Amino acid sequence: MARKMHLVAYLKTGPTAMHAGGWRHPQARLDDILEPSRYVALAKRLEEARFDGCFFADLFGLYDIHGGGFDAYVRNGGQISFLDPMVVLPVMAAATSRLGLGATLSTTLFNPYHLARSLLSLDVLSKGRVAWNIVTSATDLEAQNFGLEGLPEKNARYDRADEVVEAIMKLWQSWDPDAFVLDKERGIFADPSKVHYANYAGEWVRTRGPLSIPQSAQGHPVLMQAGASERGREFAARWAEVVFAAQRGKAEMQAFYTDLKGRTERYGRTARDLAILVQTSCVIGETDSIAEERKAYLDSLVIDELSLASASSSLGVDMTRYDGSKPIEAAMGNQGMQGTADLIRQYSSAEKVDFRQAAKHGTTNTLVGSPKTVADQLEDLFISGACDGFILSPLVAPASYEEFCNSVVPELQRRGLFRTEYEGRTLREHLRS
Ligand SMILES: Cc1cc2nc3c(=O)[nH]c(=O)nc-3n(C[C@H](O)[C@H](O)[C@H](O)COP(=O)(O)O)c2cc1C
Repeated sequence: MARKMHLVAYLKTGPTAMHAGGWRHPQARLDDILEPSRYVALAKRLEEARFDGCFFADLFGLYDIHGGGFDAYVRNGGQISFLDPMVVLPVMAAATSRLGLGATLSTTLFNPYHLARSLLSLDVLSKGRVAWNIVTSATDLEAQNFGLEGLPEKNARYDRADEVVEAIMKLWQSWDPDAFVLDKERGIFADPSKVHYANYAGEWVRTRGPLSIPQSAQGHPVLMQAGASERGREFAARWAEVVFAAQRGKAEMQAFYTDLKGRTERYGRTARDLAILVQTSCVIGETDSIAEERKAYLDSLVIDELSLASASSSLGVDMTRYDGSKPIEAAMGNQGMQGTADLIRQYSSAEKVDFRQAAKHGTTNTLVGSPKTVADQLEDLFISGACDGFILSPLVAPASYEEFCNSVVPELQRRGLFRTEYEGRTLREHLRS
């Protein structure tokens, strides 16, 4: 059977996503961002297009790094989570039956027992369709919302994350799949010999268990991750079933792909256990030139201050004060996302502009063209060892999803590159088919 690509949609509980001005576009809907109907309609449309799943990117706070406050971010419409995705996802689950549903939750800030409990509950209720986007968190402001002075050192965060996931995996196996007996006549509800303590004791994490929740249709939620640092890649190689990659050019994507897949073996896994999906945005038009015009119009809506504020947020560096005299990593310290730093650097060397100018440009891979042109580019990346599929990040929400589902998905299906029907029921089955 020919290899099929995987498609996952990047969502926010708000109007904005990857474009610093996309919310100003006439097709951007702002009236329903706090309405369940927005998220239900999106989920249904993505399921109709046979997407593997969708997930909410998230932040546990309001970015106030740029210029030392949240003014630039709030005034200009930065990426803000206006609702807790864990409250929105069940609504989407109830309206769909196949689409994968992901939440971003932090191993640094959240208690492992609580994480295990809420994620597995949703996985059971959705019949095995949940993904956990595991983050270690990248800002002090979030740490301060949870009573810490700042983030622990980056490698230590990943060490803790390993323990959190080890503990959670044990909690998720508290009940054997055949533990329920439900025999009214004999008066046996469940078999206690098939329920187990976790008894996990690590350096940072301790939890006893058992969790009072049985395994789900897919056993437990799918693990997803987006860290790009050396330690982040090791973590991904050990645990991740989906990696959200942010690399710019084909050569960089191929290098990342080969590197990460090559790391899986030492954790007793194979390259096939991990799907690497590249962040991609599209501007689509009936012809290439119409698409170019649309892109130009969209870019005319960019709010420069927000472009730079978004970079400040992702890097954990106030870019109003960064003069480029030291490497960005030195300015990032404990904060920030390596993937964003890599992307900006890749743009800076490709376009021969300095880091600050590159940061202003934004960090999204954007494909522009007719559905055929966009499909050609996706196909090329997919067949040339650059990725296993894509994380579609909207520039204008929800119009970007709508256009992609209406025009590019059928083109990919015609080429035999993407499923026309779901073969399985659970998210893990979608990812393995
Ligand atoms: C493309 C991309 C998307 C990410 N999305 C989120 C997110 O929504 N929420 C979050 O807390 N962290 C997010 N992260 C941060 C990573 O999960 C990770 O915690 C961070 O990048 C630090 O690890 P690293 O230095 O290994 O990259 C994202 C990172 C990348 C590269």
